[in-house]
Amino acid sequence: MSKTLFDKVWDSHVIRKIEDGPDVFFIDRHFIHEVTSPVAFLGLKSRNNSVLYPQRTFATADHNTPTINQHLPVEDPLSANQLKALEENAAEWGISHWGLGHQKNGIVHVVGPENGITLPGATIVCGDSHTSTHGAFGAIAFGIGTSEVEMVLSTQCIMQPKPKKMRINVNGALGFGVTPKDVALYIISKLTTSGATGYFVEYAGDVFRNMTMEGRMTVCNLSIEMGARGGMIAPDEKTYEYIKGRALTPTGDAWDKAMEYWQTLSTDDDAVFDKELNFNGADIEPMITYGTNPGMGIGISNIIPNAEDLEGGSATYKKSLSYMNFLEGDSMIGKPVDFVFLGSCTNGRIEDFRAFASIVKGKKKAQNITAWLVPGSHEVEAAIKNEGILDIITEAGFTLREPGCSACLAMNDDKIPAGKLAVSTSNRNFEGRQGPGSRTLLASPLVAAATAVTGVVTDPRTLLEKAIA
Ligand SMILES: CC(C)[C@H](C(=O)O)[C@@H](O)C(=O)O
Ligand code: SF4
Repeated sequence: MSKTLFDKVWDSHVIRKIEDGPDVFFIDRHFIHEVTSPVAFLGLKSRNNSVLYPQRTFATADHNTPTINQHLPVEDPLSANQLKALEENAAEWGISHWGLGHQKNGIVHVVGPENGITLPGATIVCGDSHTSTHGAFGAIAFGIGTSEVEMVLSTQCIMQPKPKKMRINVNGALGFGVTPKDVALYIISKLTTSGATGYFVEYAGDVFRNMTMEGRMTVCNLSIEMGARGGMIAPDEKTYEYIKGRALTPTGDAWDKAMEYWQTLSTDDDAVFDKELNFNGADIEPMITYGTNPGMGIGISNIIPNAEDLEGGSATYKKSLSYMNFLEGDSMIGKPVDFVFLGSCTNGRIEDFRAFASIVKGKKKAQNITAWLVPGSHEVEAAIKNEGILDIITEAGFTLREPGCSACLAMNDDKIPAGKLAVSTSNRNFEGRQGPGSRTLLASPLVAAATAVTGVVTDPRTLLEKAIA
């Protein structure tokens, strides 16, 4: 029978089918971080269970970590406790732990792929919704709750009903200045934040084939923001090229054997999806959000839609605009901005810093902008230095912080103050997401860079054209 990529990976990991119930599903790789694992370990202990496969479990600290002075003790007591619990639990159970200051430390969804832990055809979970990122490699990867974290620790399995399957095809060429982030924000703006609820998405078409692995990770990362359980892209030469030679990637015969399997991982021609959507890459502009969910996005040259032009929910729509202090019909371009955040598991990779640098090179940071540039990991930080990007951004008046989730969510010291407007390359713009009362515009690293040098929301194409002319 014909199978989708998703079916192939899923079916090969089901170790027991429960009649009219969920599948018992084997997990190859389990990532843990300081927010959702401490309670799971407490549960494990209270039930006198142990960690079944410590070697399949990987711990990194990211959410509660400061992004300056990481060599000093963490001041916030709550954060310090979470970090300590992660370290102690990892030590107690023999789990590899990349804590604060460790050379391999960084955001869980950045360090997993960087170290060859994320592989095609694998099943990967973490107590974190953006685990969908790892689907970029042709893995089935999704976020789980704390009780499931405990279940995976003790059994390496979880019970899951098989989601429905959706394929999103984007073909055609992307326009100048249009990045993977824009493709994802465009799709979410079309589907809304619940448009893929109950589905696991496969992204297909030239636009994704032509993307780098970093770009594919950005897209898969945002799958969760349209309600999907996860998103994935079939592996290809780019995938193998990316993973080859990384710390935990198989080598020698194991690599050859793995390659044999990986090369079977694509959707059969006549396989059927529960839902299939098609978009044209040429229709996509650099995107920006104007509201308080990631689906409230528009092409940057557009105006904020009128409530009556949208289907349903006008009360919440108006509430959202009033929180943002915006009006229907407002243009996004030219809005004065206070903060620019480049980072997160969506856009904290080397390619994102290259894009940012391509715009700020030879210019100066605008006076009214506070910019937080936060690499997703020490590996990204090192590449920024080695490639000369640090020199470019320093020359333009920016500083580089140390790795972590930072201003993506208000769980550490990097909080956007109340009322302030931030252009952010992260993935969520909910009320207070970046700090109580903060206001967030989600956009690509190019839009963030253009805004950082002009001080107002700016279409990066205007600066890129000038740079090229
Ligand atoms: C803290 C964690 C559980 C959370 C998530 O699940 O996504 C965070 O990473 C986020 O981005 O909101
Ligand atoms: S960077 Fe943001 S989205 Fe990613 S794991 Fe951290 S808090 Fe969650």
